[in-house]
Amino acid sequence: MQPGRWVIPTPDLAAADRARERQSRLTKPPGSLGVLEEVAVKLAALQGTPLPRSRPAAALLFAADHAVTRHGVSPYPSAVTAAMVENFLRGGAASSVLCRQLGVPLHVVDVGVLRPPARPPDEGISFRRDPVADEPGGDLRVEDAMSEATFRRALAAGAEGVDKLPDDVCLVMLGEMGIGNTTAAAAVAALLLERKAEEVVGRGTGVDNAGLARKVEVVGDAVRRLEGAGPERAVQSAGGRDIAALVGAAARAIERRKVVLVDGFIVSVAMLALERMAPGAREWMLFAHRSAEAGHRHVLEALGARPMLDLGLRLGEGSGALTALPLVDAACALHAGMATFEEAGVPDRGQG
Ligand SMILES: O=C(O)c1ccc[n+]([C@@H]2O[C@H](COP(=O)([O-])O)[C@@H](O)[C@H]2O)c1
Ligand SMILES: Cc1cc2nc[nH]c2cc1C
Repeated sequence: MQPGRWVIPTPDLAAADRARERQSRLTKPPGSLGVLEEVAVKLAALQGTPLPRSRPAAALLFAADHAVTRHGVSPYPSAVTAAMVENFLRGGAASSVLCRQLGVPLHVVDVGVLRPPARPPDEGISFRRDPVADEPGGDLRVEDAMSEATFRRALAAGAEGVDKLPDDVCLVMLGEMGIGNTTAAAAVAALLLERKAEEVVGRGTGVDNAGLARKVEVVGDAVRRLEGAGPERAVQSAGGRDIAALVGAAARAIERRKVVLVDGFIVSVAMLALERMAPGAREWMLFAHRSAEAGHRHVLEALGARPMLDLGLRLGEGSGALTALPLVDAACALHAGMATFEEAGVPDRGQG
């Protein structure tokens, strides 16, 4: 997959104007539904219709392990990644529960987990192990996280994840699972934002102070090794196959005019990398929440993003995006279903 060839569609400003005009006629003071109005107008521009929709939606999670865990950057062992993939497939993970509750299909793609799952998934959940999962991953502190060829195949694995969704899916929630990936994401963020390691490193799943200091050192070493890297090189050398797959998935979703509902810190770093590779991509993104992970605010700021929720979530696996989906549903339902002043016979402003 070739980043330089991605074509980012242009939002339809006329559809946005028509949606804005409809909002002004609905039975409420102008602007009183706040962000819900903005979401409806933005979706109208992206979908090219004054009556946008949030469904069918799908959750697409990419899972991979990270060699950088050898430096003690996570309190959990890498074996948790494979065990959590099993948990997704059996319906016991947070995102499995949210998908079930929301009537959203869950798709899990293994792009580098150390051990494949033993059993097939439960109903409503799909699993695929992409061949890129068998390619070697490097320790980003001292070597590239993946070769250039593996990077391209990880991008393609992400795109294929989107291509396997039903055509009518209009909203894709991207998520990830990978012990160690807050270190990888922090390294990519430090490179893209030209910030110090300590500004973008956070506690991830909950490292103690000593672990946090190790993360800062690891990310600092990676930044020194890779200083000046552009977005592609940053993801290839400091990210992981999960982060690269997220970039490829979002690029393909956007090419296919699907809206991307962005989860927490790791997904946002991948989206920042995509925006740097393909300017304008961020117009196709809705930002679900501000993660408790320390570096997220810098990444959101660089994307000019105002997330819908700030709930102290720091789980990943698409859980923040899934938590925000009912708000997007509400935005579309209100926009389409509310009566206008004229229809309801409610006097509008300035009508005596
Ligand atoms: O996305 C986030 O905001 C986020 C913040 C903290 C942790 N996570 C999740 O926790 C895992 C990585 O944490 P760590 O400490 O092993 O680097 C990975 O599976 C992520 O899904 C995710
Ligand atoms: C248990 C567990 C679940 C997760 N889900 C996403 N990242 C995770 C990390 C851990 C440790």
